[in-house]
Amino acid sequence: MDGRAVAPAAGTVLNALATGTGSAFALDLETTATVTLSDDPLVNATITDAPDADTSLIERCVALTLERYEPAADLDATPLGAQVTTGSDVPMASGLKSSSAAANATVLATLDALDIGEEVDRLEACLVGVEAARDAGVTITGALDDASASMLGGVTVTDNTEDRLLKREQVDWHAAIYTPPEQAFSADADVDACTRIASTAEVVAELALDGRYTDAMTVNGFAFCGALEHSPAPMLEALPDAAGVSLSGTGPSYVAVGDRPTLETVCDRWAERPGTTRLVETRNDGTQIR
Ligand SMILES: Nc1ncnc2c1ncn2[C@@H]1O[C@H](COP(=O)(O)OP(=O)(O)OP(=O)(O)O)[C@@H](O)[C@H]1O
Ligand SMILES: O=C(O)C1=C[C@@H](O)[C@@H](O)[C@H](O)C1
Repeated sequence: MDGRAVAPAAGTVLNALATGTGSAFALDLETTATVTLSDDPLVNATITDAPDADTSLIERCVALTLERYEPAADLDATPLGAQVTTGSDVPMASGLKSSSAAANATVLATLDALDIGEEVDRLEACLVGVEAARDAGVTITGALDDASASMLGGVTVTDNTEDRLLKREQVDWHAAIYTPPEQAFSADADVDACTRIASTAEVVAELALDGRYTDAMTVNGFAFCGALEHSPAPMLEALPDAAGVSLSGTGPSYVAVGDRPTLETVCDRWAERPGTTRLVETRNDGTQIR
């Protein structure tokens, strides 16, 4: 009756706030969820190292997963509730899809606790997390772009309006990440400003669907820095050396991709700024039961 799963963070190719079409890729920063089922009819949640953070997303993930899948599980006793605990390397509300990683890890850990983790289709499990994120009010579009990249690995392109996966491809990039020392919750983003750049977002979507992800992310970055009032200066510090660079999600993080020596130079420039700089690889394996 115990389950455990690990989900990666993600970076942005196209922010879906302008048109509903989005694109993201998995990054090697992880969130772990452990779930212990119980006969106590409550879901108790703990976020390690963030005792004041909002636990409604992971509570809803456990509740929805139990509601949908418990009837298919072959357990001796019917669990009524659970204890869920997450621990994470992904900074919260920083544009690196902490919410998608927490949701995916929690849904798969709950399925693992029900002992049906390998039987449920990964995209179906991902959609449970998207539904929970909508219910918890932590997303604007449902963020299937971020959630699918974290669940399936690689880069994905999605239509978040219809919850459809349009494309998935494996990528092997290195990624430099700069995270300024503030938070930006997706639910607080200026959606009206984003919809004003819809025609630019359509061009970014065409580039991404054509496999030109790095060009797509750079165009996305300049457009969304404008709409969401984040500085384009960290992007200019990464160019022209990086293959692509963007504001990630609703910020404040920036992610650049390319080869490792080039990105080491980008990290050296970003390290002059306040905040945290990381150099990681992309991930093609997505969320795993472990
Ligand atoms: N480790 C975690 N454990 C449990 N819940 C988490 C965790 N990390 C994030 N969350 C939930 O996600 C919310 C933050 O979601 P938000 O979409 O603003 O951040 P993000 O996913 O990091 O940002 P972005 O979508 O721009 O990448 C938190 O308030 C919390 O409810
Ligand atoms: O809340 C949302 O719907 C989103 C938030 C950001 O991560 C975006 O990058 C994503 O495309 C959509």
